[in-house]
Amino acid sequence: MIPLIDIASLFASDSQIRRETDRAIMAAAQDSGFMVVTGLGAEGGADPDCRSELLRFFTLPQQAKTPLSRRKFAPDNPNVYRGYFPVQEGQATCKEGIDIGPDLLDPQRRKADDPLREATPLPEERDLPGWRASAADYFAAMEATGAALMASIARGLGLPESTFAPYFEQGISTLRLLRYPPRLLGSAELRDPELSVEDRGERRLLAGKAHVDSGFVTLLQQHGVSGLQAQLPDGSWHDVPPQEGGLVVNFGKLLERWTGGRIRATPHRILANEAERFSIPFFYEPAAEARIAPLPLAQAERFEPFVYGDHLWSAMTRFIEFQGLENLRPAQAA
Ligand SMILES: O=C(O)CCC(=O)C(=O)O
Ligand SMILES: [Fe+2]
Repeated sequence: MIPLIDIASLFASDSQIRRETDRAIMAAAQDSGFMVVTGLGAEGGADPDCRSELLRFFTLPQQAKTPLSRRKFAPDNPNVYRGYFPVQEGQATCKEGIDIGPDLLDPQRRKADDPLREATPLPEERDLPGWRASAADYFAAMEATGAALMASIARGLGLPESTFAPYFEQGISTLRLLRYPPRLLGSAELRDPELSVEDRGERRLLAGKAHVDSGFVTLLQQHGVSGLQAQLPDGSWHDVPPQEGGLVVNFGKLLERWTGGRIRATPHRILANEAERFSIPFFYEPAAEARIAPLPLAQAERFEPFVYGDHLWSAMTRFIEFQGLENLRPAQAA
């Protein structure tokens, strides 16, 4: 089961109910590694108006999206990490979207010689009036929610609650807006084992391959149409349906490693749908300079400390789509 947890108490000071919430979050993090949280408080962000506002991005005509494309899709563009990516036909992962960095909120978080901190190419204000301000508000709300969850996890691990906060200051989180085009469910792709899966006795087309997120904490909203499934420890796949007022929370591989395996990075996948589907993941990430070393946890496996930005860049440039870019960013570890 994917638990539903009200996290309102995390935005207030210590209380019995906050301790119970901490326990529920830790139990979910260790068990399914997936949960749906409600009670986002003043920070908000989990309402349909807010999602519709962000998703106005996809009303832009193609000629307004191409200038925002990553260099891979528009060779004259300067941005390699942030920006728009079009649907790539014939792939199991069938979606278009935009990756937005924290410079949306604070231009000071850019750094000219670091592609991980390049400027996010954003739609012109005249094309989508008010959109940038709404997206910035949403980014800030997700950073606040990510921080509240990490403080809860610190307490749950028996560590000081401020343990993680310094790492995430000046973080390089990513807000991703995704659109999955409608798919014809009767197509020949259904017979291709790369592109489809068995789900409750039925062959279903995939819109997103099974994967675990690479980073720390993912905060995700689906806009009405379902499709997300999580794999529980017994190997079974469970639907994670859209929940009004709720945010799906799951964890990535680096947090799993950082916490000595106490927190699970859970595989998940997306089933295709005849309806167009929108989803809004937010990947809560530390600063590029953050040095991640084993936490003082009993029995946790030791690992070689690493600098987050260096690790991210070297992991990314191993993917075919980023090959040739390795030298754009020298490692910053001392
Ligand atoms: O489309 C979704 O709901 C999830 C997308 C996802 O898992 C990801 O971008 O890592
Ligand atoms: Fe994911």
